[in-house]
Amino acid sequence: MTTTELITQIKKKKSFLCIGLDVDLNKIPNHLLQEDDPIFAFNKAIIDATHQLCVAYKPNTAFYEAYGIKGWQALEKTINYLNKNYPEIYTIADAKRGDIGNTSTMYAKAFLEDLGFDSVTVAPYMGKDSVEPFLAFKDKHTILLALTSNQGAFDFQTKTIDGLELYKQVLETSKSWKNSENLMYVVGATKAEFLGDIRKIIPDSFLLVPGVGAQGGNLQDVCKYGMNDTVGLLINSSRGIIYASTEEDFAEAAAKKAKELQLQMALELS
Ligand SMILES: O=c1ccn([C@@H]2O[C@H](COP(=O)(O)O)[C@@H](O)[C@H]2O)c(=O)[nH]1
Repeated sequence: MTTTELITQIKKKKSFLCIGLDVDLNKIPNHLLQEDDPIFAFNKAIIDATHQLCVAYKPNTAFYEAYGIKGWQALEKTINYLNKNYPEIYTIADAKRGDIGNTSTMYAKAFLEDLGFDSVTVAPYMGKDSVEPFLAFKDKHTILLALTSNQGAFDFQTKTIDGLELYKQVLETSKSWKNSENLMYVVGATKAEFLGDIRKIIPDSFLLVPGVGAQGGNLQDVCKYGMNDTVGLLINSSRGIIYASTEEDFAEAAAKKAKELQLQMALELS
């Protein structure tokens, strides 16, 4: 999906919500454990109940890899289901990959070509040659970790090296990489106060912003400092939506939570 198509969906749905599909078999309703593929059954119900309220879904691949071949099959069924039934939805493989060039090429093929995601998250710390293989895919996005939502972000990302914080160096340097128009960046909702500085370096780029909901990030603060002329934000919530109920009404409860966030987003867009 192109950035222009994503912006069209945001305007149409009055939503820049991304729902995280982080499926933990210990947290899903008991009755689903009788299904052949409980992970896919859970995702399908959540997607069917929430697709009108969001513009993107983000499965974090850790939650699938943890279940071996069955988990990977559930991930494949989920992305196929989305691409077939809801092609207007933007899809993010939150895989946080990145390696030497030839290995990155294989990671990029796995997520962007074989599985058919619109985008994949990538760690920047192996540098240009580890990221450019992802950027080579037309109409796909590489979402580079810039300033993450966790406390550990302060261990390295905010440290100053040669007069500039590391996360700012990631933003500045990556702008010069080949096909950098295919870049988006991860900035945690818990780091909203940094968004003003971030927007000075990358005024036009889309940001994937996790950390609203379970991690306590504030949607209004993110919008205040991070929104640009074309919105430029995809705000993610995973646990806060998908585990709203552990009973038979789990999908309805998820839709209710998603609707609450969508209404706040509609206000920000008005
Ligand atoms: O800085 C980051 C980067 C990625 N994530 C991921 O986003 C979701 C957040 O889940 P919640 O349940 O809404 O907290 C999860 O997949 C993280 O691995 C992040 O939180 N922060």
